[in-house]
Amino acid sequence: MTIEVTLGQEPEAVRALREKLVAEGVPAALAAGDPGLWGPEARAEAATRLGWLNLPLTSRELLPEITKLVEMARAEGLDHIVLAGMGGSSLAPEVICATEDVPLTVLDTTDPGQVRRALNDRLDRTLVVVASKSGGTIETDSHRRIYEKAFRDAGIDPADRIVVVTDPGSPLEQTAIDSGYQVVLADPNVGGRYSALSAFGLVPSALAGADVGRLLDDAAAVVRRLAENDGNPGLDLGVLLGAEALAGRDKLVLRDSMTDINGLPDWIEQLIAESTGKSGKGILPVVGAEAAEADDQFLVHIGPDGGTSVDGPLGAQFLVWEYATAIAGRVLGIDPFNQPNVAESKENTTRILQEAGDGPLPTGTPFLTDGPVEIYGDVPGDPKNLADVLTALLRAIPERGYLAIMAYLDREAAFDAARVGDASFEELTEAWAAADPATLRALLDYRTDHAVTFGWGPRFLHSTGQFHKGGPQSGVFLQITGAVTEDVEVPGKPYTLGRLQLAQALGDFGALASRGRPAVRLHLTDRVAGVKHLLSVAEEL
Ligand SMILES: O=P(O)(O)OC[C@H]1O[C@H](O)[C@H](O)[C@@H](O)[C@@H]1O
Repeated sequence: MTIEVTLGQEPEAVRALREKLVAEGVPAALAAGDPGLWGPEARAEAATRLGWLNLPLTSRELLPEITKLVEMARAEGLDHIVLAGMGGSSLAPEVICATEDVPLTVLDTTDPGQVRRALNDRLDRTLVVVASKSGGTIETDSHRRIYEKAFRDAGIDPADRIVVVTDPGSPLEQTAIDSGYQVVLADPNVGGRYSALSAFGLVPSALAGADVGRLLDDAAAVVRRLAENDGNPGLDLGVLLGAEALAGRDKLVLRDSMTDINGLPDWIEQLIAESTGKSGKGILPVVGAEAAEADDQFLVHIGPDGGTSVDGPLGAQFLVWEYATAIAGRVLGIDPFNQPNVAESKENTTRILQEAGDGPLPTGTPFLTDGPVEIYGDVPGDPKNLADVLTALLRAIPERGYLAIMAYLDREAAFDAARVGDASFEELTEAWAAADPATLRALLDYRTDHAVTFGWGPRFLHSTGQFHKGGPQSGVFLQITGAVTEDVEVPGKPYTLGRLQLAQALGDFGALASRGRPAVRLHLTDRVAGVKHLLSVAEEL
């Protein structure tokens, strides 16, 4: 099966841009890994970031090692695979496993409830993949420490249950060697968000039961076309992304339609937001919206649906979207391989934790309390309640701006709340939506023509977080945090998960507020009641 990019009605600007890039020799140069395509300042970084172009072939060398790991896990009866990894170290395996319908528990959260749920699930049959390219990501480091202790407490040797995926020479590689963990080293010439077809995508997916050989075959089948001037799906898609953004349509609405691929928009979201959202420019992916509603938005379907679509197998989709993002980077005049503003919130978080010591975190004082919801921050006007605050935020969205909702909560809690006796599928879905903070996206979207995005914290910090801070300064920000009733210690560290989660929210809030963007934090003093109240207020706006 091949991959096809259908552009619907091709505007003249798209045709002209493609002709320009072809005249400059860009398609063949990119396929050959030319690091000079993004200007002199980006050259040094690009020189060590283009390995993804070769992964369909080079990753084949990993297959024997991966097969051994899979056999070892099967022989030991380890059938609960947990993946601890943030952003590029977990988003691809999540899509691969969802598409192949094989179970994978992804830990890309600091929510104590969500982590505890994973810990309480079949620990005796659990294998944990700890995946971090840099080896220094605080969330992943915390998960490793927590699982090491849980295994030891259960009389299990962590060395039998932890597999590490990291870059050669990272601090995590050293920890793994010291601890006797199995290590799979990834290609260091591939950045995190371009690593879907590297060890980061393949190891956890294969352990969970996915056919990663086929994934590579499907990607390999498109490689030759990426050097072509005609019939090059990566070029067509990249030109479209670039031309639309240049024309002011810089919100990319992504929809899964009639496809067997499950959840690819979440992976594309990180790839495009982190690659393009910098220097005041960028393309904002919008996941979950029904249609492109305003003239700053455009819609791309994943699957064979009409209009503009990218249809083809998952392995090829990964490669084509990566190639297209690199093309869009050149068109927009940005370096698609760095993430200059991600570190800022991380540094704020570290400072907040250090300065607070054992004392309370600097949350400030709520300017309003509405039932189980405390409201912090600043909004224009004189809001009297939560409804006024939401209305004020929607009104504060500037022309061609957007509202970003960021929920530092347990993304699976709604499933628990929805589990009611022998309810029908429809009843369950309804109960789930009524308890799911993500429902707020649709409710607020209904009330504005502007783009509304939703991200789980801290997961989005490794994705759209770059765009929020480095992209066009047109965002309005709504954070949601929640009270922690049962916290989780992080062994060897002075913070708990709950404290880290709140410090991450405060750290990002500081980064956004320092740019003068409207930002509000809603703190749910009772999580279940708080979500219910928030959704019912949003419904009545
Ligand atoms: O794989 P790691 O080094 O742990 O990094 C995980 C993530 O962290 C950072 O926030 C980067 O901005 C992401 O691009 C990356 O995917």
